[in-house]
Amino acid sequence: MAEKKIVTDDIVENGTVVGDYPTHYERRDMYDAETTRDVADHVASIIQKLGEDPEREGLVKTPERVAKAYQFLTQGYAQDPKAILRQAMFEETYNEIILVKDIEVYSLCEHHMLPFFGKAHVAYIPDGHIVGLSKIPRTVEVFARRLQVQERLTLQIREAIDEVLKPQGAAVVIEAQHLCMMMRGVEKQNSCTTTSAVSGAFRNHSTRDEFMRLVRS
Ligand SMILES: Nc1nc2c(ncn2[C@@H]2O[C@H](COP(=O)(O)OP(=O)(O)OP(=O)(O)O)[C@@H](O)[C@H]2O)c(=O)[nH]1
Ligand SMILES: [Zn+2]
Repeated sequence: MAEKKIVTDDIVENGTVVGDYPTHYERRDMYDAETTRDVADHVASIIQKLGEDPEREGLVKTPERVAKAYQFLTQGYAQDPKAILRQAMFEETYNEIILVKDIEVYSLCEHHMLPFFGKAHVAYIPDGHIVGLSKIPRTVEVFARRLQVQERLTLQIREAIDEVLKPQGAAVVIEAQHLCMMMRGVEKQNSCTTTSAVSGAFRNHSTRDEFMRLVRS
């Protein structure tokens, strides 16, 4: 049997992996040991450069925690949204709007690596195939768990749905607040950015209006 590579959520006894700690995500290898160590080393340097003592009690485990947090927040690079959507596609003749709204989104802005967060509303009109409802928020997650700009995040979700389901049309709206504009920089606490991406039937004004009415209802 091939020797199991040790990852940081493994339970290790005398150098042998004897189990793994439960995580609520499927990816057991999310916290790669080498990546965690390398990123943690850099985080320790950052802490020191910022004038803190990385060895003091409260901070001693911080580099490793941060390294794991960033691996969690960027796990989307290792996930395939199209495979997720294909997992649960069903033939169906329903051909009205299907809207999954108020999907929480947490992402990292690629300019400052600070969070932006809000809600995504995702709709499509099927053309022969519907998809398992949970796969829509899962698709949002895959693209959100990367370094992003809100515009690209919006477009990528719409493109994945179009490419896999080949619907009559797809529409995505994201409303988000950016901590890089709140905690620093321009320091505007109440600004909210809305982005949208539509295709096919949603380019028609009345369909787009119906979508927006459903989102606001
Ligand atoms: N279009 C877009 N811009 C974003 C997003 N997230 C952050 N930004 C912006 O990226 C820009 C980067 O601008 P720079 O001038 O290079 O960086 P900066 O000096 O830190 O800018 P300030 O935030 O204005 O202090 C800022 O205007 C941010 O508000 C996003 O999702 N989409
Ligand atoms: Zn930013």
